[in-house]
Amino acid sequence: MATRMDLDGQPIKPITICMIGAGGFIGSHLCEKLMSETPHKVLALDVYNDKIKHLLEPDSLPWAGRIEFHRINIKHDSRLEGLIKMADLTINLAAICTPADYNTRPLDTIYSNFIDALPVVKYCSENNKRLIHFSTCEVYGKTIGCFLPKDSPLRQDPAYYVLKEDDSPCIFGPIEKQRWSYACAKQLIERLIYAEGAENGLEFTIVRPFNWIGPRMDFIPGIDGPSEGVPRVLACFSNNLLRGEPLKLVDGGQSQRTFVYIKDAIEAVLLMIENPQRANGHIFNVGNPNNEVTVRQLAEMMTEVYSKVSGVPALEKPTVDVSSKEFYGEGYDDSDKRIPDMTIINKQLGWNPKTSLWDLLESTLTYQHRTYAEAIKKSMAKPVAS
Ligand SMILES: NC(=O)c1ccc[n+]([C@@H]2O[C@H](COP(=O)([O-])OP(=O)(O)OC[C@H]3O[C@@H](n4cnc5c(N)ncnc54)[C@H](O)[C@@H]3O)[C@@H](O)[C@H]2O)c1
Ligand SMILES: O=C(O)[C@H]1O[C@H](OP(=O)(O)OP(=O)(O)OC[C@H]2O[C@@H](n3ccc(=O)[nH]c3=O)[C@H](O)[C@@H]2O)[C@H](O)[C@@H](O)[C@@H]1O
Repeated sequence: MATRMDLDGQPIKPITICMIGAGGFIGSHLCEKLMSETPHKVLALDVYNDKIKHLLEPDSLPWAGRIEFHRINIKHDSRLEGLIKMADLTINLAAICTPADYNTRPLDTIYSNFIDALPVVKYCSENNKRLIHFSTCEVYGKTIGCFLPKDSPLRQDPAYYVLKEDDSPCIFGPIEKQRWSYACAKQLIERLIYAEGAENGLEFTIVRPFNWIGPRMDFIPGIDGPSEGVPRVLACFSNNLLRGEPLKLVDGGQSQRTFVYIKDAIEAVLLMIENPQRANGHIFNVGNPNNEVTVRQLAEMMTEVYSKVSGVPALEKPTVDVSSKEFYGEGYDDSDKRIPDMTIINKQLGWNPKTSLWDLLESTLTYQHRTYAEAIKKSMAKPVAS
């Protein structure tokens, strides 16, 4: 492998990374990238490893010896500090991060996103280890613009909706809207990490992902996850399409999101890993401002793309409306619009996303069809036990 250079033309030294939550969606793509394109070593910590099995076995893989899986629940495992000490950099991805859990399991959500992350921050700070912590765009909550009258022309002014790391406020709903338990826990851990940097010199980078999507995201209910489970929207809609059911639009599907392809986003994380001088002390939005749609438009586009890649004609009525109370239960609330400002990541790391929404859906839905269509067919053919 040729020596890799950083953005300032300096050779990059191979490092050891302690990656917590390495077995999840983002972790699996990050491990794949680090193994195939860099000389770095990964200590991969998670309670599951199904999504990185292909990187761990067989022993003859070209990167064997550079990735080591440790089955660890960070809630209670004394090996955590030792593993952080062995590494040069810790990346913390571990979290409960599916909205269906925020209002139905708020305690688990708060513990997972705040309390369980505390020892990780502490061990990094005490042992002078660099930390890249995964937060979320949900820390912005709602836009200022959504409080303006519906017909206000200011709603069209980007100053009222574009989300800026060093400028935008964090606007959450009331406490009884438990949807915000996740965002609030993430905000507090961000503030703690920032304070560790200010008072104790912790070298940190905070990542705020804006709806990263792609293969291996979450699970398909009843196939590789619980039948009653509710994953994030990509997997919900994929599940509906694979089963030939209408896609469920929560409260009319009017909320807006910007989606970025996981492979583009991983490039940004690699730049942070390999350019510490440019990434330390920063909070980065990572998203694709050009890929904005309403959830209804996403459903329509996914229906069209799925029909193209699977050859299965779309339903005559491809969507159905459902209330948030029916879909998520009491205490749900939503972010209205999420457009990331890209100034800081552009300036520090020169990163820009490349993949259009259509292209990323085409490759992702091709993967979903190839991975799940047969299993779904089989499960639907099974007689229901009486
Ligand atoms: N995917 C996105 O677009 C997105 C957006 C915003 C924020 N994030 C943040 O990025 C991080 C990773 O997200 P993801 O999409 O890969 O989620 P994911 O659920 O696929 O991955 C999280 C992983 O952490 C592991 N984990 C959770 N608790 C653990 C514990 N106590 N001990 C050990 N492992 C544990 C899980 O088993 C899982 O494999 C999360 O912090 C999430 O909040 C993701
Ligand atoms: O990905 C992110 O950047 C962050 O946002 C997500 O939150 P959200 O975008 O609200 O979650 P999704 O499940 O992806 O839902 C997106 C939208 O689709 C809607 N939806 C979801 C599922 C469905 O079947 N139908 C439907 O209309 C939701 O109500 C919401 O408005 C999650 O909180 C986190 O994974 C993450 O921190």
